[in-house]
Amino acid sequence: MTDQNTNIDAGWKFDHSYASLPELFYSKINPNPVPAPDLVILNTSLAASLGLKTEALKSERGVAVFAGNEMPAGALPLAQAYAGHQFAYFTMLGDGRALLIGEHLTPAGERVDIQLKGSGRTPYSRGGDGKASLGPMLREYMISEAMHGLGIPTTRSLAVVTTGQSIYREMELPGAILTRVAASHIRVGTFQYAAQQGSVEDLRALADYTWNRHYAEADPGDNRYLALLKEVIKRQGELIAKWQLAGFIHGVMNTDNMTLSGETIDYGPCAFMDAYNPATVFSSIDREGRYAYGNQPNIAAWNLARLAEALLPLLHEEEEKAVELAEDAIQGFIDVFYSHWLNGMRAKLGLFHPEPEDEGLIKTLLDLMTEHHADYTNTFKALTFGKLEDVAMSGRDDFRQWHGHWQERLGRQTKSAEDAHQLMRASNPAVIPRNHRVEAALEAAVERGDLSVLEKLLTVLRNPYAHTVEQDEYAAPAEPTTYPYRTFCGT
Ligand SMILES: Nc1ncnc2c1ncn2[C@@H]1O[C@H](COP(=O)(O)OP(=O)(O)OP(=O)(O)O)[C@@H](O)[C@H]1O
Ligand SMILES: [Mg+2]
Repeated sequence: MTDQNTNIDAGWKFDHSYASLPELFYSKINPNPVPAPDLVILNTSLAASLGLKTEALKSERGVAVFAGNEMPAGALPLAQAYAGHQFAYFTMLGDGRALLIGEHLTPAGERVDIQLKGSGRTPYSRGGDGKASLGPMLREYMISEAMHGLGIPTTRSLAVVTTGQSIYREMELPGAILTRVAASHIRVGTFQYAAQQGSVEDLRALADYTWNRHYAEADPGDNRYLALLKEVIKRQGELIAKWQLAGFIHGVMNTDNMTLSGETIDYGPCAFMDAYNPATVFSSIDREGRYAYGNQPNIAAWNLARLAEALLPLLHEEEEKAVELAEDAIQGFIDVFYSHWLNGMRAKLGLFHPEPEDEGLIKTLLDLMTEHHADYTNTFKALTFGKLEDVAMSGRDDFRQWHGHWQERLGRQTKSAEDAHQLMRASNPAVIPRNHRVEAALEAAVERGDLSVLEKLLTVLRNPYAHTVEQDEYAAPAEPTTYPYRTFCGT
């Protein structure tokens, strides 16, 4: 404790409303101390928006908090219980390698969860060691920050520290802890857990808590639990539309990885699609393509049906009526998703107002992209800047015909061509976290301790709609290889 900043207050304002829920929902436990915490990366802009002081966070005591070696006043570390359908099989889970240390109250008056991921064993660890390694934690940090830059609701990443301990997978890896910031960590699986393990009153307590925390501004109507289900459906419909529009593939959409807040969570095997193809899968364990790009909306609906099932006892006292209400609500998901997606696609094509032919126009373009293995992001970028030579199928008659129809459609708008261009610039990112760039940044950081590649990539990804010259360098997909890109669940 020689650091002169050790006593500076970082600005943490901890509270712990989650601990007001019945004890069934969590286990209070102390984090495992780690031998040699070292700060690898700190998200200074996020820290500022949380009202935290960078210098104090970087100090020895500040880093000790990120490592779980010291708890700020008001923190109450606990592991949250949850269940989940993993690849359609129901399992009891819970934070097996994470701890919610408390909820921080931001200067804007928001309440956010502060969670340490990779902080050691908990009562829910099953056979696992409770730990995480540097590569996957930095990967989560990068991709979640890229998602935020793209305007997609997500958990955020405040810091990554190494622990000074090795962890063992197929090889020895440096242990690390990610500090995650989330609107909450309540998952569809938390409700499944309540329905399976608790009484109706426990379930009601969780539903009331969730409503108050995330939907207090919404209209509860005469059935607050049905309203909760419908509000979650709305937020998830909008979220999944944003994933599809950005070409994001989550990779492990188990019900325990779907939040009630509508934020993206768990960046294990996720990746962004290069060439457009609805069948794209990156995760090495998703052999049947359950979580393929094109399946994500259906899977989200399936997961929400599991949420509805868990809520049945609260929806109506007569089961038959409850099922009817639930089914009716779930039916609404695809419509919510589709209208957000369609509006988003219109914006990507510079179209301000709907016309009946838009769906056909969009479908034809996507079909051409699939057929010609066109890069999803770069095709829209090329259309935005009128650089048709950059479109994979630019020489084809069917593409020229499509382009003619699109131009006619643009010409029928009352808005100017410049307005349409501006809309497209704001809707089509210049860069996404390309898999080869992410890998290169991780290799430099983990193998060589060089964070500069990652920092530079993050700068580019944080403002994807800026369309700077610098971003061009990051736009290219990887050269084709014999082996497809594969992701693995975070270790
Ligand atoms: N090394 C580990 N030790 C103990 N439990 C683990 C370990 N890795 C994963 N788990 C647990 O297995 C379950 C499924 O893991 P999954 O990869 O979905 O989550 P995660 O990436 O650890 O966390 P999160 O969903 O919070 O981002 C979770 O309950 C998780 O806590
Ligand atoms: Mg998970």
